[in-house]
Amino acid sequence: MSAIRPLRLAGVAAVGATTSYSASHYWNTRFFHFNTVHAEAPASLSVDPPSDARATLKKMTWKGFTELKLEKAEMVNHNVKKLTFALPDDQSISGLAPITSLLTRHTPEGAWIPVIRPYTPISANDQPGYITFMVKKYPNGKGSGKMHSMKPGDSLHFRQLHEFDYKPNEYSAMTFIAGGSGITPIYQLTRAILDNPEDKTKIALVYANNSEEDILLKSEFDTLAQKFPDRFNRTYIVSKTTPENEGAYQQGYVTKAILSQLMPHKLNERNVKVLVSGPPPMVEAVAGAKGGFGWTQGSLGGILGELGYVKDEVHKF
Ligand SMILES: Cc1cc2nc3c(=O)[nH]c(=O)nc-3n(C[C@H](O)[C@H](O)[C@H](O)COP(=O)(O)OP(=O)(O)OC[C@H]3O[C@@H](n4cnc5c(N)ncnc54)[C@H](O)[C@@H]3O)c2cc1C
Repeated sequence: MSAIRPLRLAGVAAVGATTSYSASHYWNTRFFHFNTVHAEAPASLSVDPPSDARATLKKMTWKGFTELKLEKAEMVNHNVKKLTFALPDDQSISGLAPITSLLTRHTPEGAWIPVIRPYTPISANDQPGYITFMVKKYPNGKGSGKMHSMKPGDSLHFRQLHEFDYKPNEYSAMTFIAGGSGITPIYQLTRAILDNPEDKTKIALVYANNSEEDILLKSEFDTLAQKFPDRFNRTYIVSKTTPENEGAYQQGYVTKAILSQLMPHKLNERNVKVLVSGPPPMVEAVAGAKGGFGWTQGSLGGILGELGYVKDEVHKF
């Protein structure tokens, strides 16, 4: 992080706002309802400042919308950018409890209504001084377009949105089924689980993308799989392979055959939970459609329904 430190621009302001939003839990989100946001967040993820520096770390309060300045933006692939925003100072940490996203808010020029979209930080929640996102740009996307257009020094307003409560060892095994940029909440929780030496939860990740180039955070997941071979395994599914990478990935889409082969056997585990995060068509095929325009979980269907999972065992983003 030291490389980007000189770019830090002071100035983070808590912007008064009395309402908070809960996403429709619909990946293609344009709908929000008002709700109470969870404020407590343990600072438990990995980072290694010296212990005297750690003692001075300050957890962000995230009251109302908070303005943060962009420090650094870099292209990750043809349509994804990694965006790093400065926290108020070098001792600040986000302190977000997994899984928490941040709602961004901006009002486009000439518009009356602000655009509000959730994005999920991929930096550790006790990373001092900054917070990082990975954002995929959609054609004419209002939120993703804004994020991609930002230059270092530009600012944006953020407010926390707690998406899923997780307690260490609550489940003996978890399966994460993700598509495209739906991987970001999954990465946040994977890090939180594996970085906690007290947490024994086993994780199977099934991550689907159009092409090899679209696989986000691959080297991070590969490193975790090497470091935790007994607790974390990952499978990448790619719909379009090339002659060069044919055979390196499961080819096609998320299917019943692939999931029944890759998911831990339910009967061998005490307590399982499956998280499904991705574009609505993928979520629907895997777990059935969400209800209430994406505001509710809806009934369980799709492949997981056919495999005998019950509603309580599955959470759809
Ligand atoms: C809890 C949560 C966390 C999220 N975290 C991230 C994150 O970390 N990184 C990230 O990149 N995104 C993330 N998203 C998705 C993000 O919030 C926006 O939905 C996405 O950026 C599109 O918004 P937009 O304003 O750019 O597009 P819009 O202006 O809403 O739509 C523009 C066009 O793109 C299409 N479109 C929009 N979303 C999708 C989609 N998912 N699949 C296919 N077509 C689509 C629309 O149908 C429309 O035609 C998250 C969503 C949720 C619910």
